[in-house]
Amino acid sequence: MDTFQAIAVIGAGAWGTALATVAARAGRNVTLWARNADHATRIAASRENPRLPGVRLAPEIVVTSELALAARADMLLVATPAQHLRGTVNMLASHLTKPTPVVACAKGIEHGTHKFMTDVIAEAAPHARPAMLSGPSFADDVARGLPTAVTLAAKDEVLASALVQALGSPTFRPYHSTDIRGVEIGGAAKNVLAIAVGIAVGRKLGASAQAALTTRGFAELSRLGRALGARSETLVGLSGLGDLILTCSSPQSRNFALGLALGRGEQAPAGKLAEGEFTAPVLIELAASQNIEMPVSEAVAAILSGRSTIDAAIDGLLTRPFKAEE
Ligand SMILES: NC(=O)C1=CN([C@@H]2O[C@H](COP(=O)(O)OP(=O)(O)OC[C@H]3O[C@@H](n4cnc5c(N)ncnc54)[C@H](OP(=O)(O)O)[C@@H]3O)[C@@H](O)[C@H]2O)C=CC1
Ligand SMILES: O=C(CO)COP(=O)(O)O
Repeated sequence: MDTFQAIAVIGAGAWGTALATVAARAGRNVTLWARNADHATRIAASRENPRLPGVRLAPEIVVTSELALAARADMLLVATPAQHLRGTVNMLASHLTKPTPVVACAKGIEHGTHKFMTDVIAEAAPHARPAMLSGPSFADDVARGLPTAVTLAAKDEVLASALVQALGSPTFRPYHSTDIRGVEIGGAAKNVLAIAVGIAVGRKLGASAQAALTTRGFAELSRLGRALGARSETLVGLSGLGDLILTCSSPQSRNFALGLALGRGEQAPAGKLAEGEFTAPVLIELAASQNIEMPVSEAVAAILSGRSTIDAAIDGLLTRPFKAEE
């Protein structure tokens, strides 16, 4: 079995940095790529990334802004924001000389194309072997070595299992899967739903409403998932229900925190990437193209685009016709 001894993480944000610590803990030779040369030099010298404050990088992690150097690794983890994945993989592709596994670690759906992360990788780097890592895992928890479990999916089960072996450790437990689409849908949709739940909490609608919205959010995530061929065990697994529970219950989530601020009538937290904001419009376009109703996601998209006030969106959800639970 391929051991993928050399791992490169592309994107030195909070998540990329946490994943570099994971790979180092798993005993791999790790390279962390930052797009900005000054940032790379500063992180390399201080052994700390301002995007993940308080976490000390292991001395063996090489930090670079040279993509060609990073691309030599046996396995690549791409942790740039979802809408910038194609641009990043386009740059990477010319440096790939072998069928390297390229693991998407961003959670989202591409604007304009409605493509999921591994489809973007397959198009931008046709020789790569796309995979997807997702699940309930805050960068800060992961980097500090708190116990975390995620799903790592690839089309080929042998590959998925080998990638898990390369990255896993007692405190970071990836479960392998071949249901790439199911994993991608959970990660993308839960961010939008976390904004909705954050709004409800910010509006002080109560713990019962929080549970109801999370559950109905899961119902619509599952409807879309089933329509797109996701397996039900994936939807109720770590990357689906698991990540939804995490992000819909904690202000540590940037998506939940965005909703919380909106619900309280405050400014959105500055400089924090909340992928759900970018995923909401494309998620509802995708759902509409499949004739799938996603009322909670639609309400979030309407609020974010200014097409609805928060109060009108809440009224709209609460006055929908009664129906069978499904
Ligand atoms: N943080 C978390 O807990 C988790 C995050 N994720 C996912 O990981 C992805 C990244 O999130 P996260 O690391 O937290 O975000 P951050 O905002 O912390 O970092 C984003 C990183 O992407 C880089 N970047 C931004 N734009 C581009 C671009 N156009 N080309 C190349 N690189 C770019 C940034 O570079 P620069 O520093 O130069 O601006 C930065 O290094 C998201 O999809 C998120 O949903 C998944 C699980 C957990
Ligand atoms: O994806 C995450 C946890 O699994 C991180 O959530 P946020 O992007 O909302 O902070």
